Amino acid sequence: MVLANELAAWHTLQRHYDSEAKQYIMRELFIKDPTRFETFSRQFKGSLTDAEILLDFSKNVITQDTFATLIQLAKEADVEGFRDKMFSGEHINFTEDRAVLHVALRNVSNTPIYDNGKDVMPEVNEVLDQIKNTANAIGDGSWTGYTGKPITDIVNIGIGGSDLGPVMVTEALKPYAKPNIKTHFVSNIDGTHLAETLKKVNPETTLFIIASKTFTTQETITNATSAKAWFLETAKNESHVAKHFVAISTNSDAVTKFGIDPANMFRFWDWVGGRYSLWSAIGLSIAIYIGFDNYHQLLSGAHDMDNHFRNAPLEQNLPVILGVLGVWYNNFFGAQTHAILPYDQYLHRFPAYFQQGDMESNGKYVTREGTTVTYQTGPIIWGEPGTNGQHAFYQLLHQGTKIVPADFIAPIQTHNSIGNGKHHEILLSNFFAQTEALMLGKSKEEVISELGDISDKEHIVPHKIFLGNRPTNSILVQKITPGTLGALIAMYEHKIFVQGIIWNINSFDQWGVELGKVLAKKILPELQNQDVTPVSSHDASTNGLVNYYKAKRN
Ligand SMILES: O=P(O)(O)OC[C@H]1O[C@H](O)[C@H](O)[C@@H](O)[C@@H]1O
Repeated sequence: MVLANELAAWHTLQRHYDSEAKQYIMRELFIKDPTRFETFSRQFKGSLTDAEILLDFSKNVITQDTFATLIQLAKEADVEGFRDKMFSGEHINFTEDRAVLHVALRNVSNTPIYDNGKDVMPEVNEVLDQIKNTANAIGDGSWTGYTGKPITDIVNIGIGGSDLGPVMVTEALKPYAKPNIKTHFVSNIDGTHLAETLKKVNPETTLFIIASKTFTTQETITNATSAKAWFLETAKNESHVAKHFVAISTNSDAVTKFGIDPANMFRFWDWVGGRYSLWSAIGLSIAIYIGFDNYHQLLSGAHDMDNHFRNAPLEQNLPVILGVLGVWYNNFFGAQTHAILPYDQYLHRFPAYFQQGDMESNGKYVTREGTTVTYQTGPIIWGEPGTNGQHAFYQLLHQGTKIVPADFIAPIQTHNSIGNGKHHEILLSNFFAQTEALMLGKSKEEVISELGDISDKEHIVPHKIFLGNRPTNSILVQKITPGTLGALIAMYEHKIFVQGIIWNINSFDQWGVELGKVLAKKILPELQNQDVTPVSSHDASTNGLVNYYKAKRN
C-alpha cells in the first residue's frame, strides 16, 4: 500500500484545491446550482428498525468534481477491499493479530462470520441469550439480592470503552428506561466517583457489573475491589457476592481470581476492540436499563447501517461520504479539529463517546508499513449539545481564525414536546439557522445596510462581518429511537474506518495509551513510600512535582 499522498486522486485533489477549490465560495455555489441540496444529500432508511437519516452535505466547500475525486480517493485507497476484509474476519488489526468483528455482535441476520475459520455467531448468540436472561430476570424482579429484594440499581464499573458506550447510550435512550431500575457508572480512579455513587445505593438491592475486556485495568480493578469491600461491610458473607457482582471480560482467569463466580461472567472476544464493545456484553447495563427488546433494536439499527456500508455504492454511502469530506478538510484545508454538535439533550455524551471512538482509532502517525506519515491523520473531536454550545464557543466557529468542520445532528420528532412543541421548534430553528449562518456569513454591505447611518459607527463595521464559507454537515434523524441510535453510531464507526484506510494506518490498536500507564506504575511506589528522602529517578520537573506533593501531603 502506498501512502495516501502518493495516490493519483490525492494529487488530483491537491491540484484542484490549489487551482480553484480553496477559492470556492459556498454562497455562490448555491446561487449557481439551485439543485445543490438534491445533489449533495442522501437518505438512509433501515429495513429492520424505524431508523431514518438524512445527510445533507451541500454546505461543504465542494463541487461535483471535488466530490467525484474524493470518492475516487476512497476507491484508490481500497476502502471497499479493506471493508470486505473486515467483514470476512481477516486480521486487519495486524499489530495485535486480531480480526475486527464488532459487526458480528449486531449481525442479527445471523449469517456466518468467521474468525480463524470458525463461525463466531453461535458464541455471539449464546452470550446474547445470557444478556437477555439477565436483563429479563432483573427487569421482572426475579433476580433478587441476598436479602430476597429485587435489584433496583445497577453500578457499571469500567473505563474507556467499557464505560463510555453504556454511559452515552443509556443517556440517549432515557425515554425507554424501565421505571424500576436506575443505572450508575463509575470509571474514574478518583475515589470521589465511587464514593459519591455508593452514597446513592443500597447493598441489598444493587448489582455491580465489572466491565473490563482485559480485567487488568488498574482503575476498574481498584474500584471493583473497593466496591466489593463496601458491599461486604453490610452483607458480611462472601457467598452473597454471587448475587451482586457480575463480570464482563475476555479474561476468565482474572475474573475467577477476583472472586466472581464464572457462572456470572459474560464473555467476549479479542476481536472486539474496547471502543467498539458496547455491542458486546459490555452493553449489559444498556439491556437492563431499556429492556432486551429495545437493546435488540439498537443492534438491529447498527446492522442495517453495516449492510448499507457493505452494499451501497461509495457515492451513496453515508460513512464513506462523511469520511472523505473529513479528509478534504483535514488534509487540504488544514483543519485540526472536527466538531460533533447534537441538537438533542439526550445525545449529550455523543461527542465524548466519539472522542475515544475516533481519536483512539486514528490518532496515529505510523503507517501500516511502519513508516511515518507525511500528512495529517485523525482530527481532534469535540463538541457539546446545541443550543448550549452556541452560547459558549460558537463565536470561534463563526469569526475565529480556525476552520472547524462540524456535524449538526437533530431529531425531527422530540420525545418531549412540552409547551405544545414550542421548545423543539426553537431548538430546530437554531439548528437550521446555525449552519445557514456559518455558510452564508454576513458581508460588509449587509452590515452597513443594517446599521443605517454609520457615520459614528464605522469603526465597528469590521467586527460585525462574518466571512462565512464554514463547512457543515446536517444530519436529521426521525427520532432518537434505539434503532436510529444504533444506525447513527455505526455510521460514525464506519466513517472512522474509511478515514483510517485512506490514511493507511491501523485504526484498531491503541499502543499510545500504554506509556503513561507504565510510568504511573513506577511512580505509585514512590508515593506509597513514606520516606521523606526526595525522589531523583525522573526528569527535574517530575522529581520536583513528586517531591512537592510528598512534602505537602501531610
Ligand atoms: O476494558 P478494559 O480492558 O478495562 O479497557 C479499558 C480501556 O483501557 C485502555 O485505556 C484502552 O486504551 C481502551 O481502549 C479501553 O477501552
